[in-house]
Amino acid sequence: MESSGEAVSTLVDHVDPVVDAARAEPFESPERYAEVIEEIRSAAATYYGGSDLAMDDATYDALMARVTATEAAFPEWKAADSPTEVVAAGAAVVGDVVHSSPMLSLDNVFDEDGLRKWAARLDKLLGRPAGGYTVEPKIDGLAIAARYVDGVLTQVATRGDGRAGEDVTGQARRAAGLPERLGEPLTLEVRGEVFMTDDDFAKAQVMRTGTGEPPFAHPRSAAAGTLRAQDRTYDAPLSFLAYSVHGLDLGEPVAHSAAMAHMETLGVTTTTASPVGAVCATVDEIVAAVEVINTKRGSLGYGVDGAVIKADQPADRDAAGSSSRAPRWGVAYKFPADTRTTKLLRIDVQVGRTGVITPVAVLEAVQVGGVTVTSATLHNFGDLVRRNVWPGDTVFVRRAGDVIPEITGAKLDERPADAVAFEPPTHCPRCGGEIDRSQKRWRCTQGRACGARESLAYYAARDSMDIEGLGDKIIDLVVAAGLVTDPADLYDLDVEALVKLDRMGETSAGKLVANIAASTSQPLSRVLTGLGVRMTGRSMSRRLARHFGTMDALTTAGVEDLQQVEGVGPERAVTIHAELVDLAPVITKLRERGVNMAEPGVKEWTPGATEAAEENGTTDGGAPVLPLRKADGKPMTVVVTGSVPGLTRNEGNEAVELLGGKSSGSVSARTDLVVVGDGAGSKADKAESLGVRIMPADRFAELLAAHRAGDAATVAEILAVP
Ligand SMILES: NC(=O)c1ccc[n+]([C@@H]2O[C@H](COP(=O)([O-])OP(=O)(O)OC[C@H]3O[C@@H](n4cnc5c(N)ncnc54)[C@H](O)[C@@H]3O)[C@@H](O)[C@H]2O)c1
Ligand SMILES: [Zn+2]
Repeated sequence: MESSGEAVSTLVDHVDPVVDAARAEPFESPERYAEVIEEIRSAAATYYGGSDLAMDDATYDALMARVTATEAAFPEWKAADSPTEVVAAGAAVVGDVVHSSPMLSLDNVFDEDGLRKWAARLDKLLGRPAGGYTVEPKIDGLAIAARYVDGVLTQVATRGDGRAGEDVTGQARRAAGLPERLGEPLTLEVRGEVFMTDDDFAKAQVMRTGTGEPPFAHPRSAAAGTLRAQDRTYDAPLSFLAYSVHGLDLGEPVAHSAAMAHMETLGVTTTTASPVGAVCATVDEIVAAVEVINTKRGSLGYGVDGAVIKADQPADRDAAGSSSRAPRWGVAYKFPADTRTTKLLRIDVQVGRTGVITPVAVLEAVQVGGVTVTSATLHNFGDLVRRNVWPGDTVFVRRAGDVIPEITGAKLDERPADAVAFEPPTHCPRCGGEIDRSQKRWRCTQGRACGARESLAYYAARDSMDIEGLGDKIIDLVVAAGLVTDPADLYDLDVEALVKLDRMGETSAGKLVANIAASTSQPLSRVLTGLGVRMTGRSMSRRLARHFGTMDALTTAGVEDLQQVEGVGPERAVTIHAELVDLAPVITKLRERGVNMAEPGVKEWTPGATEAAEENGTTDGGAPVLPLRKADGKPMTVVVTGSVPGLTRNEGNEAVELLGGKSSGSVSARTDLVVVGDGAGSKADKAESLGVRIMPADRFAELLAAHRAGDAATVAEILAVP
């Protein structure tokens, strides 16, 4: 387990500062304050009352934070019916089932500091340390109260305005985890969250749009819409997790965690017993438990928008009490929202390696779940049409964990007047061929052959596997003859097959076969470049190869591990990961044909090696001593200018990285070394005038050779010369 301090600093980084009341700006005038209160109330009415959303949660929370900040700065402006004081922001919510006790909201914190302050305040209120806490996932659904009489489910109501809610007994009976009958004939009230899992949400979208209705913006609105539906022609599945129980008599007052454990034995699923629920004794333990929920958030299969921390002991709860809006013995630690709205700039059509044709959304950059997102999947063309998403629309973007973000729907009332519906392609945008539309996922009828020419040319290129003699004409011939559809097929070509092709003599065929065979010893970085992994180029391929050392290590690395490589953010990491999965069959074929899958001189990365390497000031998975490193272990910044004997320009940069340096194109005061070869121009002069160390290109070539040969003495000698 990571140390708690570190764990939470990752959370803090993700916080959108505007949602934290302590950091939010007050409004400039009482008029603006009053206006925003109205906006909040109307958004809350939509949010609690229907299957739609007026704004995303982050926007709502930011407005609410500013209202709170305004009320603190100008108490005289404060409205008597402020949304900060009441449940559901005081929105008029229908409902006539009166709750046995008010169903409250929760106060929010956004970082470790806020959490510690809350805990300190609770201790102060109690006059002693609290006797333990539960930490539970905050389920992003909607609150209900379910009454059991003699063990039979009799009535279910929504939270409503906290005092009374709407009767939703009919639909709620279908929620998994809320049994029709308890294991014992008890009379009690269970409260918890009704929600829709990610899988059920996908099913619900298909059912709903299939009946011609607009798609749900989010699983939460889908759950709300389904729960409150009167006469639906389809039945989307719902789930339930309980987070409190009232009227459970176990002889004496028991801890919240014990009461919930008992509910599990009666057949009710609970947040405390969920895989990420925890009982904690100290604030440090709470911090660690919150981090566990945050990291596992994406893999639970349902929406979790935070963690809820509660005093576990009934005596502590009684002593702390509640305000009109929220209890003082509990608090919500909010995570960054997993659904945001942004503008859909355009829709690109992508053709995958196997010929699958998909629409891809290009978005105005937006923070979702703490990560900047600029593109999202639209699944397939049928889905795109069904979801009624057009370029120019304001769309809901959802990111669940480490998966590629998706567009769940558009805000139709904000569609620009001049917007034009997206026209799906009539022909394959890559080869102009026919499209096979018989399945949901459209394909180019050329299949793998559609992209074969392009990917083979890329594989054979000088900066990739450098296969001389494999030019465009030959590629066209071998593809047309059906001999090659992916790079691995190249290694199966023989002279006999090649001479049958037009204009191919025995000698040139022999040479080509030899060149192809020679490429099997290229380093991993070249193989990666040749495979054309999306969102990576030559230098990123080198970085990946230097970090992981082998293809095995790279393909077993998770999305988090990939992010340890310089320049790999979450979005790129997800893409690289998905690409490697996509490429797995070709990689296996290449390996079977003897293609080298390791980077020379680099130790193989193993899970966990990243932290150790960071402590040593290197992130190269423990590579041997690298010549172009500074005293602190960081890479030297090196500029290569003019030609280095035996190397192309790209190979020069490649060599710098192989030697542990970072190659750069321009000389500045921060440059550590300039390699000067024939034809060097102004960069050499500039280096001289700045007093940057200069190394002649032939010395650099010797350094490279010595390093490759493992000749440490020569390396040291070359480096020692001033
Ligand atoms: N987008 C919008 O237009 C809009 C409008 C209104 C509200 N909202 C969202 O709703 C939030 C405020 O609403 P709120 O008061 O309903 O909810 P809240 O986020 O303040 O938290 C309280 C609720 O959390 C739920 N919960 C989930 N798991 C729980 C657990 N383990 N233990 C206890 N409670 C648990 C309960 O339903 C409880 O009522 C806002 O912060 C905003 O994000 C959005
Ligand atoms: Zn095609």
